[in-house]
Amino acid sequence: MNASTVATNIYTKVSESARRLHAVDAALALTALWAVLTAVRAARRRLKTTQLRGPPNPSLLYGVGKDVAEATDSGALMYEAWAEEYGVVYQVPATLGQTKIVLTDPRAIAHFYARETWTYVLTPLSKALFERGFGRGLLWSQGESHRRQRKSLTPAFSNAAIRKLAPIFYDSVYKAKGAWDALIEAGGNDSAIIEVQSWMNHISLDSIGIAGFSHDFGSLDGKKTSVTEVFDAFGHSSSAINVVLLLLSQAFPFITRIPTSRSKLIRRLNATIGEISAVLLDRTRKEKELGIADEKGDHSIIGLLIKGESKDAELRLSHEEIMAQMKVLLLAGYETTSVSLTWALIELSRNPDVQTKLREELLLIGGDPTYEQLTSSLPYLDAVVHETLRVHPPLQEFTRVAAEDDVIPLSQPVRTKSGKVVDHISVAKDTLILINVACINRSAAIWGPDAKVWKPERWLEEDGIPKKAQEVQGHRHLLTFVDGPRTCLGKGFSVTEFKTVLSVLVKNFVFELRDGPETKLEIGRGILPRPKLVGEVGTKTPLRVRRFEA
Ligand code: HEM
Repeated sequence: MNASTVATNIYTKVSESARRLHAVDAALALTALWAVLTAVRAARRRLKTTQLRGPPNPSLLYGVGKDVAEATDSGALMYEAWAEEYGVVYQVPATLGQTKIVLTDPRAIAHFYARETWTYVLTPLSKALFERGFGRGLLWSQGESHRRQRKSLTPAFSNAAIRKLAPIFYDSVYKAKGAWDALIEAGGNDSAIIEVQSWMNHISLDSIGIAGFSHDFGSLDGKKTSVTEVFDAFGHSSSAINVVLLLLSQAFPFITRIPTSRSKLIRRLNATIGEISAVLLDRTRKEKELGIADEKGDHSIIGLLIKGESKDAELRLSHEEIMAQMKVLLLAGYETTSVSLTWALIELSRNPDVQTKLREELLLIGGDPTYEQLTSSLPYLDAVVHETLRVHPPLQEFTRVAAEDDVIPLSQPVRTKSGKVVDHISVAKDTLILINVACINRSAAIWGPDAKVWKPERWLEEDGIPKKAQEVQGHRHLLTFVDGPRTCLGKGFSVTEFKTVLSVLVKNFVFELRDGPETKLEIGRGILPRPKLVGEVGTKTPLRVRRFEA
């Protein structure tokens, strides 16, 4: 090796070390900057946000998040007990020293929802999860983009549109009825044990497939679909390790990028939805161009969306946009409706008198109720449906972050940490706000002493809905569909489906808990909390189903 090679080598090594040092220095500088910015933001938040009282921190790592998640359905009771102790708004410790402000006051909640998607927006974690799993559709968007997307979808959810979709719900539930009749027949008795939850999944999936985008998933005919696999896989994320990862990703959203078996399933879901949407897009645009009569054409939600699009190329929906909205419909509409139907069958089994009274109301109508009768001529059915939605809201908790400073008014004063009594609170930009829907829907302070009891009669009694509950804004004073710009677009759709399915099932079958009144239930997991019989694997809800003979 000559002197010049040695000199070159030394030079290369020195400059490599210098580059490495530069990289390390840059990383250290960035980390320090991040730490300073985080500390400044936290200090600003503390200074500008009313310091509220609240429970002590059980864990530096998770705050109260892990305890609430592990308590499943009883999480709502924890929030209610804290409201009794600390007032209608209070703060709870969250992941890695963060704090969330919990709202349980109807006025504060109404103020919050009026500003959803603008002042109160998705947390970086929710946004990342929605985008990765389900695309840049309605659930992911906020502000102006949300308003634009929602405006384009709204006509497809009008009463007239849903009226046309009602026969689809009847088709689905009659398929289930036929299969149940066969099961009972095969057993040679007048009854059979039927795992109703999976049937409610099938009804709900096939209905949203056909009504949402003219695709028959065929799950009621026994077909396996990648959609249900993905949803089940999401559900199994509630193992201890996944709860921990989910809680930690609230502070570090990059954790959601770690590849898992679920990312593979999401790719499959995307492929399936991609194929379905390509067919739908092609067929519906052709129908539109050929001017095929409206009565014969596609009435599905996405079909109407495509037909309503402008000829202007810039305003035409891209394949990606169509796919994103289809996935939104699946995510928003499939499991929610299925869980609600399952709870209704459980509550009717627990309350045979209510079941009999409901059946009597349905039998008085004669044949199957029309859309108009479902909407306004069956008050007891309406009460059963809304009581189920009140006591068992499928979506239980929402966290949002303030995108700007705000002042939230209260309907009753609270005492702050410093002992001051205030009738409004200040929240600084970046403050986390939490609303637990189940807590509000079942709060004794709002719904009275029997708030936890499933009692459809309350919807029919003159003073069944207490004054405080009437202050809650939202569909029928419930937060089940939340409120404001993001209020469930599909509530008319889902209530109609709920009523159609229940009307056929209750008219034709009698439901009983499998092991009699002592049957024990607990909460299992799909993507959402789901009821299950204690001891069953997965979220199984077997009920005894008897044919009803008049
Ligand atoms: C019992 C059944 C249902 C319940 C309890 C329910 C509840 C909700 C809730 C709480 C939201 C707000 C989500 C958020 O803020 O992140 C929502 C949004 C939404 N739901 Fe539902 N939903 C149900 C059924 C359906 C069905 C069947 C469909 C469609 C056919 C649907 C379509 C939507 C859509 C499109 C949104 C997004 C609205 C927006 O962001 O503007 N939902 N739903």
